[in-house]
Amino acid sequence: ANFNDPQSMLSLDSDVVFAVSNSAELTGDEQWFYSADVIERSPSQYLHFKVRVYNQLDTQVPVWFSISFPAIKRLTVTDGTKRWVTGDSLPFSSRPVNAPNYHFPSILPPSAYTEFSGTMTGEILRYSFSVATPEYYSNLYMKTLQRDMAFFGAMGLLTVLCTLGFIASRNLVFLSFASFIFTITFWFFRVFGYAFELLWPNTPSLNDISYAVSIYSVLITAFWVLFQTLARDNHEVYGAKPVKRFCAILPFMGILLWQSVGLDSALKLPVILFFPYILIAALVIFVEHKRGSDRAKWLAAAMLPLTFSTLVLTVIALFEVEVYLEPIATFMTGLVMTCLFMVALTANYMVKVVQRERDAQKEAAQLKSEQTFRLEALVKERTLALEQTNSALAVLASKDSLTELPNRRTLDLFVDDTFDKTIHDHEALAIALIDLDHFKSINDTFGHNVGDEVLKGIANILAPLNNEDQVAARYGGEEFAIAKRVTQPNGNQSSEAEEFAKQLEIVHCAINQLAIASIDDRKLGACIGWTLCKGSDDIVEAFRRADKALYLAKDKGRNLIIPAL
Ligand SMILES: Nc1nc2c(ncn2[C@@H]2O[C@H](COP(=O)(O)OP(=O)(O)OP(=O)(O)O)[C@@H](O)[C@H]2O)c(=O)[nH]1
Repeated sequence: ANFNDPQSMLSLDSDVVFAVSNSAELTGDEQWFYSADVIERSPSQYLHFKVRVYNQLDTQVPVWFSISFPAIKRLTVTDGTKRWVTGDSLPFSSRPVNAPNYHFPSILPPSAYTEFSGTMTGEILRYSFSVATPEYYSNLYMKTLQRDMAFFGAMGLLTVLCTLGFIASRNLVFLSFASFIFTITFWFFRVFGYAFELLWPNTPSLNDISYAVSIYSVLITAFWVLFQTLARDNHEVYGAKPVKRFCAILPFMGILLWQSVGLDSALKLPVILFFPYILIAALVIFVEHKRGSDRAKWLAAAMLPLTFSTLVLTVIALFEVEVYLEPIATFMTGLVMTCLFMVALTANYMVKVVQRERDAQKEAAQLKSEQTFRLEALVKERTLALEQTNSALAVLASKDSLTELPNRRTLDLFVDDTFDKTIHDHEALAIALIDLDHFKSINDTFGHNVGDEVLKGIANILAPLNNEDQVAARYGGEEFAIAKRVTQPNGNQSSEAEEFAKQLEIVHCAINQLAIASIDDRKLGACIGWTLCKGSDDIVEAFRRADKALYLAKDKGRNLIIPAL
């Protein structure tokens, strides 16, 4: 190959020749081929290579001889003057140049050939030989580094978002997203060489383990995302049980394969399993869609870019197909798109949950206000009924049941009320006690019912006297009483007291004239004793006075009005 432009990279892939042997040393009998693909080789055998580069420039050029794709266990390279030994099984610090791929700093002498040769062992999935200046590669890595960091940043952010989503909602879908995005990001971190360089530069033994852990985790969390996204309450997702069992035994299958067949096969297993995963996912999504899952079609849409790019990557990696697509970039694009879809799904879900919660709160508040309204109405209704009952009871308690006149209690309250309010000197209470004459004989002669009728007749005379300032009540048995508030401006018997006396005469007259057929229109008589009780007087004493006057009337032959002033 001819080197003539320091600004670009010289690919050596079509010039390199290969041979396979069982030892690191060449015997000279080996057959050399222009393509390594045609040679049968096991990972433990040595793949030898050599290539000659002619520098067409008349100045010496410092270059890096480069072998890309770091899936090489052990690598020995020489440019004729220097010899390097490096590889994945050796510490990262033993690399001649601190960069993800293998670079060997050499100097191309002016107008001369330089032969690069060496051996490789390991799986060696893909490789590519080239020569360019260190500046060229450094610029290239700068761009790759920016791309990778943007990718890791985006994926890291998505992991954090999904984790926060889980903490906020306690919904396992978010946790499955977070685990899937995290494990796939870690897998990339490991595959791109950042893990060797930053996390365990001097512990190459971790490389295979970390690869195995990350790739198995990616597959298992991918299954988790599938089944968790489609999970519904009281509903078993199609195929969930066998897949769960399979995922539980998958790590043991890997260990078994590693111990029996070899590490390479154990590492290849999860990659191969992505094909059945895609088929299973398609089937489960289809069945769940038919069963009425509204998330199924969204999940299918979200998985499409990743599925396509995974297919491209695995087909290229396993079958070495020549496709005009940069596999890693394609996969990264697919992955980022899928994760974006997932975030959209997640956001959509969160909005729905929040909306549902808000609706529920609104409904609860409405229900509460309705209940409060109803309760208030009920309380009002009950209070009204209670007030009505109370006033009915108050009426009942204040009246005499037979005559419907105010009873003694009402009279007492009226008297107390009058005396509770300050009674001025010119104010007084007129009290009259009325007792029917020979009432017993009416009862005895005509019967108790007729006696009642007589009492009602008396009540009819007294009832119209009741007003704000006067109470005419049944005092007990055949006894009645009248109490009236009167004024007496000069301390003497006032005109109002005189009016009271006149009223008593009218009442007395009315009793005498009361004609009741059932007692054969027998004339009724009554004794009335009355008095005035001034503000400074004792009310009990006043009643006693009226009573005495009443008995005096009885003694004097009945049917008389006697004042006790
Ligand atoms: N029908 C009826 N009789 C009653 C009622 N309350 C009391 N009496 C009667 O009234 C009578 C009162 O009798 P007395 O106290 O001896 O009085 P009196 O017969 O009127 O005699 P004097 O008052 O001395 O003229 C008794 O026979 C009682 O049974 C009532 O509600 N209805």
